[in-house]
Amino acid sequence: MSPRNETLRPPEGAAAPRRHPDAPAPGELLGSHYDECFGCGGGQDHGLHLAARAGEGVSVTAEFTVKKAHQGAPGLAHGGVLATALDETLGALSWLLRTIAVTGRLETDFLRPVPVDTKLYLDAHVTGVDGRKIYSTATGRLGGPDGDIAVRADALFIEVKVDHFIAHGRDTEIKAAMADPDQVRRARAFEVNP
Ligand SMILES: CCCCC/C=C\C/C=C\C/C=C\C/C=C\CCCC(=O)SCCNC(=O)CCNC(=O)[C@H](O)C(C)(C)COP(=O)(O)OP(=O)(O)OC[C@H]1O[C@@H](n2cnc3c(N)ncnc32)[C@H](O)[C@@H]1OP(=O)(O)O
Repeated sequence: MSPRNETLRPPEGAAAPRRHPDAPAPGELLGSHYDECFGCGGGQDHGLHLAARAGEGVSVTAEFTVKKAHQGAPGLAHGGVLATALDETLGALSWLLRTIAVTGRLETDFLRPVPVDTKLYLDAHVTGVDGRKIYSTATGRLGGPDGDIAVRADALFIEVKVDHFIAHGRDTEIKAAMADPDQVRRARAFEVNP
């Protein structure tokens, strides 16, 4: 499916997505990049606890079950929560590129309502890379990985260094993250590129 918004289409001359040689194997669970992350962290009671797996090429799949805490209308998921699930799935592509990147643009289409207790089957892949700009797209389906599309998004992520978080994050959380050897290991994994 090609992007609906021209600004989210990789420009002429953009590089094809390239899977990093040390990327996790297809099928491997990627784990959380930060325990306090609202999208994937185990330490957030009302977070999405989204679990992503490496796919083939530069792609990931993920599952997320809508909880009562995620409602916008009675019994239905909040659109912002669904956009977060797409954003998080797209963000997980960083593990395949071994590049840290933050969301610059995210355009979301909401095609069907998503009831509480629904499991959303997400997938995402990179469509092109132009310098620090990473173009990607994602869908969320109902009923199974081949089910009807409920939500989809096109995105532009921008590559940053770990310093981005150190410069902009609140001191308390940055200090705690840097004192956690497991967190430092996760961040370091992104700093070595071939
Ligand atoms: C010690 C703790 C470490 C913790 C981290 C550890 C591990 C992390 C590892 C992996 C992560 C794994 C999974 C992640 C999963 C999910 C994450 C969810 C993602 C998010 O939830 S993340 C939060 C929301 N996100 C932001 O918080 C961004 C705020 N923002 C900024 O921080 C700046 O805005 C920035 C850095 C984006 C750019 O700033 P900058 O100064 O570096 O660069 P600049 O502005 O020059 O842009 C360079 C080129 O991108 C183009 N460009 C930029 N923005 C654009 C836009 N919006 N639309 C169209 N084009 C855009 C320019 O036009 C230019 O293009 P050109 O080169 O062609 O001129």
